[in-house]
Amino acid sequence: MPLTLTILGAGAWGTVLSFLLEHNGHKIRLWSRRHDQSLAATLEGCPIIVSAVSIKGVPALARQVRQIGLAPGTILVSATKGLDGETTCLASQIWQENLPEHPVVVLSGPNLAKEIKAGLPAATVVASHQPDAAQTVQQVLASERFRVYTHHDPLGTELGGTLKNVVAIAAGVSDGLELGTNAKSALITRALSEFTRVGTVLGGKTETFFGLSGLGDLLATCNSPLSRNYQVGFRLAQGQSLETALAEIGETAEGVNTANVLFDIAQQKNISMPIAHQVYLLIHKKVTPSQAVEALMERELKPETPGA
Ligand SMILES: NC(=O)c1ccc[n+]([C@@H]2O[C@H](COP(=O)([O-])OP(=O)(O)OC[C@H]3O[C@@H](n4cnc5c(N)ncnc54)[C@H](O)[C@@H]3O)[C@@H](O)[C@H]2O)c1
Ligand SMILES: O=P(O)(O)OC[C@H](O)CO
Repeated sequence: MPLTLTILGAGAWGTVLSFLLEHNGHKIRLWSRRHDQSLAATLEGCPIIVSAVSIKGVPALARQVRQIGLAPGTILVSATKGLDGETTCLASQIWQENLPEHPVVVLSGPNLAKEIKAGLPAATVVASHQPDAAQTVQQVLASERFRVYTHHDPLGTELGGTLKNVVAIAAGVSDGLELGTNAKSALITRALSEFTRVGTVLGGKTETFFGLSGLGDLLATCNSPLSRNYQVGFRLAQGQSLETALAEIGETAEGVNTANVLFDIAQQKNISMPIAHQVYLLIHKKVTPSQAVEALMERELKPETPGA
């Protein structure tokens, strides 16, 4: 049955999600902070609200939506891949705190917006503690060009999509320095162990990090120049400053902020995150790209324990 749905955030991802939903026959109200639109009017009567704003916009927007109030049963879908700098919370946690009576569904997967916009096939995950809500979103969003899987681990699903952005910066550096396929393969594999380690401490399930929203998104983002986070790393390796790289990319690269928040989390919880640590040092100009590679290669020798 065709529905009227709201998408909050008219950036690259919000726009492509609206194409996918319109393709399925739904009517979309696309809200942007830049347009003179009433948020209350945009939300009214919509059974599903999709948030695709950058993490820095989520806390204030979630408070606004709480003040307006939603009809009982309205589902909130969070498509943001980031960690809040102030609270270290994921976007879905911020939404759930503000909308405790409403089902929250996480949407995450290997989903480069430009490929999906071009009509290329892709798959994603919708995860929630409320399986009915995840199934509803699956039915509404799935099509012959966008395959949607449900999942029961929203925290792990969202963490996979968030943590891989930091690794994508490192992968961009690896390609920018022309370190070759062996180096990038080692980087991606060790990074998967690293983010499984922090992800499980934060509450995600180990197996989730080996699925579409973990390994799947890691492979997509680390291997595509379409990824803004990969582009950040690639440009840093070519000698651009972070400020110039971000300005020229012009869209959100969540990995920069995530590297900062992860650094705090790793310190607080005493988790070893050597790759994320080098990304943190690099974006703070404490090491050069080559020094970051050297530091990773010269770490103390140890046995390999995949996934740990
Ligand atoms: N582009 C992709 O391929 C893709 C795919 C999956 C997930 N995501 C995630 O979706 C989110 C949005 O990414 P995007 O690609 O659309 O980025 P974008 O830079 O194109 O758009 C960002 C959106 O967030 C809004 N925004 C930014 N700061 C805000 C603030 N302070 N208050 C309110 N709104 C604010 C902007 O107005 C815009 O609508 C990110 O978390 C990203 O990781 C992106
Ligand atoms: O362009 P990026 O680096 O934000 O990546 C976009 C999506 O998260 C890929 O799944």
